[in-house]
Amino acid sequence: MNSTATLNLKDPDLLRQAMLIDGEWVQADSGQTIEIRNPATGELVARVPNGGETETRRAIAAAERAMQGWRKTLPKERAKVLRKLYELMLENIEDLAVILTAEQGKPLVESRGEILYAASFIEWFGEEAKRVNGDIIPQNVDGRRILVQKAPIGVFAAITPWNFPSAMITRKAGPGWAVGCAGVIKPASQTPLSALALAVLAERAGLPPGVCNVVTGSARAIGGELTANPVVRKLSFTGSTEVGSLLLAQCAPTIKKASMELGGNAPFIVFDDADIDAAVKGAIAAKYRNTGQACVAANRMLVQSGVYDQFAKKLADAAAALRVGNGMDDGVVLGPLINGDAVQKVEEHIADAVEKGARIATGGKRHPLGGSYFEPTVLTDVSRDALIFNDETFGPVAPLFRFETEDEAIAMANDTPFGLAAYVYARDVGLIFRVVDNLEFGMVGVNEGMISTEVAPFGGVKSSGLGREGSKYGIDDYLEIKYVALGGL
Ligand SMILES: NC(=O)C1=CN([C@@H]2O[C@H](COP(=O)(O)OP(=O)(O)OC[C@H]3O[C@@H](n4cnc5c(N)ncnc54)[C@H](OP(=O)(O)O)[C@@H]3O)[C@@H](O)[C@H]2O)C=CC1
Ligand SMILES: O=C(O)CCCC(=O)O
Repeated sequence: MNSTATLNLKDPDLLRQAMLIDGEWVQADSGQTIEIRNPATGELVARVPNGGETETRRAIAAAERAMQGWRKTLPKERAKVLRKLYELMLENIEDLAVILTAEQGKPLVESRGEILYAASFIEWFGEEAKRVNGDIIPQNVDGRRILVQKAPIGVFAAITPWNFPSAMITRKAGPGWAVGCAGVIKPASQTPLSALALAVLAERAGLPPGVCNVVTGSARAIGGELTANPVVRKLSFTGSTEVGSLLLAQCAPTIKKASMELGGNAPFIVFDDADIDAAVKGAIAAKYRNTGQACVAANRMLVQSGVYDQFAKKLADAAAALRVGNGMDDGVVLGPLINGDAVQKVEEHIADAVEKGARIATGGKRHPLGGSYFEPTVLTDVSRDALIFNDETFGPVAPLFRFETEDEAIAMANDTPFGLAAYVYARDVGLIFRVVDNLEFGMVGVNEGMISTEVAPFGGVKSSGLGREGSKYGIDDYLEIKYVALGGL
């Protein structure tokens, strides 16, 4: 099928409009497609197959077959293939970034950053492939040794969101491929092109047919099969808590291992003794990266009363200076929101906060560029019963809440069912440790607004999910432990 896009790619072959199943690039059985539109312009970028249950079943069967050979390869051979994939991602970074910006809207500079981040998981887990060690436990009876071996869990499924269309795939598939699993990837319907481009490179890197399958189309049909099919032994999902909890329930009858990286409601706490300029810089990164569309995005700025006014003024000035526009244009740092629904949610949160007494320090409305562009916004004096305190906005709005004491800050921060990321700005080391110990979150940035890296365990507690991705911990979910009692010695 010819491309409908006018993307200026060095390698146009990376823009695929077909699914990869068992090493074949195919269309949906029905012949139907879904349109991929650029959120910055509304232009049609491409059409991908509208696949469903039967295509997913074939992809799972292909992964099961392919895994038989792949799991037997030496770890260093798998590491070599992943290293090659990492290198190919870097060689093709410009094209991958253009594809990502075209379907997702984030500025090119952020897309390049995401490709580097995505590639880092492939590099990291390729290296970890060689370090999947077992244990020998001292005998409990004479003449026996207890061995602990680790084996690939089986076919994995990865269901990924539109906000990080490349990195969320490699953070899941990287460890799976590294330990010898094969998988089926279902990218978000708004952003399948990055997944398909990655699959092209995975083939070129030498991943055998069937080890990497990508099925695009109906979430319900594909997700239904991925969760019901007993061959799939592991599901890794990133997305909304609502869908995550549904998928967990769907996994229950076949007792699948599941990792869930779900919603957040991150507090960003600024204490009186903090370096305010550093806190503002951190807040800009933690709040406005990807136009606020990240599960680790700062959602509630909790500011101690002694520095409240100063922080509010500096943050509003810095936010107002962020250039909004088409992510393809030089100098743009804030792209459009993903779609009209996202804009509506942002508007609802602002209207509700204002109705409950908040003041708009900057922004507060749709950007003059139109479409799904929104002004970077800072709200002050926001009430704790505002919607925005309880629900992640997923947009470029920083609401400021005032607190007096350390205990009050901790209580406010923890007053949410979510527990993904939290941020703390302070200088007093004693206070920092006390606060970190008391925060019910899986990740805490202390004097850091950007905490994501392949070497650290990413994940949350409470309604933010299950399991950890990245780092040495991220490989465990793709492994089963087998204990062998070796007697007769
Ligand atoms: N934790 C995070 O990183 C993310 C959180 N969110 C939060 O969720 C809100 C809604 O975003 P949204 O994109 O709708 O997130 P979803 O949770 O709906 O989508 C995430 C992924 O799940 C898939 N999916 C959706 N429904 C099902 C289903 N019934 N069975 C199987 N897969 C399914 C989607 O496919 P498809 O695209 O085809 O619908 C997509 O691939 C955001 O505003 C934000 O608050 C969103 C994205 C990421
Ligand atoms: O927001 C998300 O859903 C993905 C996490 C982004 C990150 O790894 O920083």
